[in-house]
Amino acid sequence: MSRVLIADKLETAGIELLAAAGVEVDNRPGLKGDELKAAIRAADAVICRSQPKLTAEFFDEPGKCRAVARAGVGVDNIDVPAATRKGVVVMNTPGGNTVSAAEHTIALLLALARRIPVADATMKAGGWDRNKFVGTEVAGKTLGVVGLGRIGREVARRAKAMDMRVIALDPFVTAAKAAELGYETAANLDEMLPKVDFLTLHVPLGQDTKSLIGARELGLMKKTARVLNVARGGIVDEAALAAALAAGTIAGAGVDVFTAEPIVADNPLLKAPNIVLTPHLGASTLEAQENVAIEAAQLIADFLLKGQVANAVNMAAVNPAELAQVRPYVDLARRLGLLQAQIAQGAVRKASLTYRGELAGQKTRLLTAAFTAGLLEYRLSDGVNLVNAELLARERGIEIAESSSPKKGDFAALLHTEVETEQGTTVAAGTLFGDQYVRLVQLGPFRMEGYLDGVLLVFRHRDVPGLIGFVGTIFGTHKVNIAQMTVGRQAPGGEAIGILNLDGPPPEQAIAEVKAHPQISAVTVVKLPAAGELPTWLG
Ligand SMILES: NC(=O)C1=CN([C@@H]2O[C@H](COP(=O)(O)OP(=O)(O)OC[C@H]3O[C@@H](n4cnc5c(N)ncnc54)[C@H](O)[C@@H]3O)[C@@H](O)[C@H]2O)C=CC1
Ligand SMILES: O=C(O)CCC(=O)C(=O)O
Repeated sequence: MSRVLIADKLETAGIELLAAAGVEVDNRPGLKGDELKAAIRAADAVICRSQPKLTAEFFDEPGKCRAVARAGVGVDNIDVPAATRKGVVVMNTPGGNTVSAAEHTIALLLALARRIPVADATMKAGGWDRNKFVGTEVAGKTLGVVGLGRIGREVARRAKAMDMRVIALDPFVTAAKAAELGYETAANLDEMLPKVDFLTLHVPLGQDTKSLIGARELGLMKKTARVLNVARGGIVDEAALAAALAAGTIAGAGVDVFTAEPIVADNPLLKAPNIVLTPHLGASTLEAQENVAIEAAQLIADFLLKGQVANAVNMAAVNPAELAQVRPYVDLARRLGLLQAQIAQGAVRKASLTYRGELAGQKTRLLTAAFTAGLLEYRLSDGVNLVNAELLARERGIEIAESSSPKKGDFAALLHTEVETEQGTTVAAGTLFGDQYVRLVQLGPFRMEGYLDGVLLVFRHRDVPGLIGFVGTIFGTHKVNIAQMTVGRQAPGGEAIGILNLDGPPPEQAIAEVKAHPQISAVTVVKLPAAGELPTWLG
């Protein structure tokens, strides 16, 4: 039975979904340090929100754990590269809390504009002051939206409904698209900031967006402007914002997210004037929490029970129907990778894959990942799989290139691979016969019809009479059965290649005897999985 660790507070609807799917639930929110590590290792998958910081050390030895689902959007509390390196899929649930985060932004905007929190606190302390808390209308004011993704769009739409003018900034939103939605655009922050009365940020936290709004940017804004951050702590520099509020060069701020959460006592925002703070409540509605809990639980159940991958931030989506359709080709691609790893001499620099005929329209990224996994798994001790193969190749300086050509040649579908090393280039191409039988149809310049399973003895030779009999006799003498045999040649009497599929590993002595033949120039033993034997990540 698969086991799922719930490492954060999760709505019961998600937990019930997992239990109903027949998954064992280890519901222990709040675990930390070694306890959390042990619980992750013992689970097949983990569900979390933003609380646990799943840093690289949690993925050093992930044990059984193959997937993490974030019940929410931001995955900045998960070291995704570290998870990827260990082959752990990281998925999130974008969309489930979009409306809640947008509504919370609007709530902060209005609370700031009308000074509601401070008026409320004053009244509860016995005061009644109708002059001190004069606010500002938002209608007719300009809202700058940085990041016009899911949440940014919902905020902008609501702002428009309140008659605000919206200026958007997002590298993926063209001026034409923004105009269609009724918004203006700015070329960059410097152009936008002097124009806005309210600024709201809806970008993920990353290297480009850390301290996106610092002292210089705040200095470009009107003294009457207000800043909202419902995205991530650190996108607005906390010390710079606190200083600008204290100096009165910014009129107000609404902040939901902080560099350290829970907020630390010396966070300068706690003492800043004209600021409304909420403890990361953007997604804290019944609706959002139910949505993300159900979505995260469904993602994990589908992953564990059906092999489906959706919403992954570190691999291409795979659904069971698509996987079933391409599974034999994924198997072919991995076997070609394993073959190339054993015949290529020297350090691999580049692998180029060409998908021909019907394969051109398939999930080629998946097949390329499978080929790369085969190419690497022969040499790497770490578990290589579809998730981490391309990253592991990149880390080793191996370039992986793919191209497609729908033109059919001799085969309806063909996967042609070339591996370039410091010593030369090796070519291997394969196809499926009858949509399921994996076949090698080209090795180097030679055409053939070979099997890609078990132990292969590959020998380069001159095409002379009696040579095949010579090799056959050697293996007969050493009591190694030959299951299959194929020969490829360019012209009679010229250079040729032979491949024997042996029922077991050939003894060293037999190989030495084969090599001794004057017309045999090279012998390589290649070990491949048995026919139908799939890696765990494909089984
Ligand atoms: N406070 C809370 O409880 C919540 C916070 N969030 C935060 O909100 C963020 C945004 O969420 P979504 O809208 O769902 O993400 P999204 O991926 O739909 O949108 C992000 C947008 O930011 C844009 N972007 C990235 N870098 C940019 C830059 N330097 N300048 C301008 N635009 C840039 C992207 O092109 C994209 O359109 C999440 O990453 C998460 O950190 C999300 C949900 C709840
Ligand atoms: O889980 C939460 O409450 C936080 C939501 C959030 O920040 C996100 O989805 O990125």
